[in-house]
Amino acid sequence: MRDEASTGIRLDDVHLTLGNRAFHFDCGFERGRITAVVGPSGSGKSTLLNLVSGFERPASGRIEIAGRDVTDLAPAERPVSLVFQDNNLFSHLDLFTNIGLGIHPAMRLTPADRRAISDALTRVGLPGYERRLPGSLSGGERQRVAFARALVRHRPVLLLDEPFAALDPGLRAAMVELLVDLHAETRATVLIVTHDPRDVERLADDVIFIDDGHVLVKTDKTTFFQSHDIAAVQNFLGEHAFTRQSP
Ligand SMILES: Nc1ncnc2c1ncn2[C@@H]1O[C@H](COP(=O)(O)OP(=O)(O)OP(=O)(O)O)[C@@H](O)[C@H]1O
Repeated sequence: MRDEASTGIRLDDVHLTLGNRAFHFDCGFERGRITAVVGPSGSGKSTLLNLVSGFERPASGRIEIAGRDVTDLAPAERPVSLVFQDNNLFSHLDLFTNIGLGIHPAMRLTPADRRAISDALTRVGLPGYERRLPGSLSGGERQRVAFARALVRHRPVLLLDEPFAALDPGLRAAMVELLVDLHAETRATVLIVTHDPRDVERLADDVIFIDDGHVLVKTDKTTFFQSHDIAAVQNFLGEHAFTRQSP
């Protein structure tokens, strides 16, 4: 029997076709670890996250989170928090409500919940923004609201799709540190899509490299950075591989 305590996420022989693209994932992610999801543009990184979050359903196969079969559950029923490129914020609701809905879908909030929302906005550098609407924010600010929502939700799985893409270098460094802190507090199982080897180096325990709809490499970070023999990985690492090579 599978050790449910150590299984964060499992995709069992999952097949999916989108347009003329076929995807196959058969892989697991250990509970409490941060895995960087990397690979060429269009390889299927977002699709992998969409399968875990429930925005895409497999044609066949099974998806488990913390030992529970979630294959047929809607996104809202899955124990996951999301920080996606389009942030999934409700444009007609203020930031307090957008974050509050992440805690309780009917907004039945305790005084502690209300404080947690304001604290989370402060932690992402948006103190006092409770009544602002998403449309009045920049892309980077909306991204930070998505982070604030993840901070208050405390779900066992956190999925991030290029979460630093819209941030300038200073903010980006602050958000990376925030993610490190958030993970230390929650020990969530984290999948983070990134195009930047520095994110892999700073954040990841493990790396999964997706190529043309399937898993090319899945390994711990140290082994990944030593995968000099795999051309696609070398392409991804680029100059980063060069600077890391020992003399
Ligand atoms: N609903 C859809 N219908 C048809 N094709 C789709 C659909 N969703 C995704 N695709 C295609 O599937 C492939 C994988 O897309 P996906 O967004 O997972 O790639 P990605 O690795 O995240 O890319 P990027 O790094 O550019 O964001 C792409 O070729 C994309 O055009």
